[in-house]
Amino acid sequence: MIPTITAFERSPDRGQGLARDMRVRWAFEEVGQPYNVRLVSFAEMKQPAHRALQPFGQIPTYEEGDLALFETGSIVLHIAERHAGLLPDDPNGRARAITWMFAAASTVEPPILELQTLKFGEGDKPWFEARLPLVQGRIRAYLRDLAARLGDADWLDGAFSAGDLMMVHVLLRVRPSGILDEFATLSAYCDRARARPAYQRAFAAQLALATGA
Ligand SMILES: N[C@@H](CCC(=O)N[C@@H](CSCc1ccc([N+](=O)[O-])cc1)C(=O)NCC(=O)O)C(=O)O
Repeated sequence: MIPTITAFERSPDRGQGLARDMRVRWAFEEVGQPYNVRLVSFAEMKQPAHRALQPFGQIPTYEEGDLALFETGSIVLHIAERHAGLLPDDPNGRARAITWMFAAASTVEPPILELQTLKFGEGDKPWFEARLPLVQGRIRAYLRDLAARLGDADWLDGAFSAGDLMMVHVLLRVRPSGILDEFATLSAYCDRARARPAYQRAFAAQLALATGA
């Protein structure tokens, strides 16, 4: 059965691949699993029918038969557990790759989301000027640690994994701020990932939607 995911009918990122359906598209492409996409408007996302799939009224969701999932990390893990290509076979390597998925979503991503919230939602707030450097500093600290851990390796732990997929997509979210380019190791890491044919296919698919191709 071919799974169906949901994505923005009109992505606010205008096809830059920053919305989180990109992670799921990329995972499907890495394992060679065809998928369908159901586009939802902002209004539809907040309706009961969509909230039955995603209680917070967001995308993406994943449906396959009588299974419905939300949360990109969980969806990517679900795909990775059922197809080769995103998690190593050895149990310890698998556990470490999943650790990197959590590190991306639970450690590195939160301050990056804070920066987005500040910049795109709190520019007029009295705390903006004082808080911006604090949040930028927190992001830089995590990126410094991540760059040190990655060193001159291609991927975070041996072969490319779902941990790299999640981490790279988190890092690409902060690329427009310019902070990623302060870390040559991480910028090269993301470029390596973006050069992957699976990433390119996933990116082209979401871009086609944004440009109405
Ligand atoms: N933790 C959840 C978060 C899901 C989420 O944040 N979804 C966003 C889209 S991806 C986040 C996103 C949005 C826009 C851009 N952009 O660049 O324009 C990038 C990423 C959403 O539906 N937002 C609508 C809403 O909350 O009402 C997950 O990982 O699935």
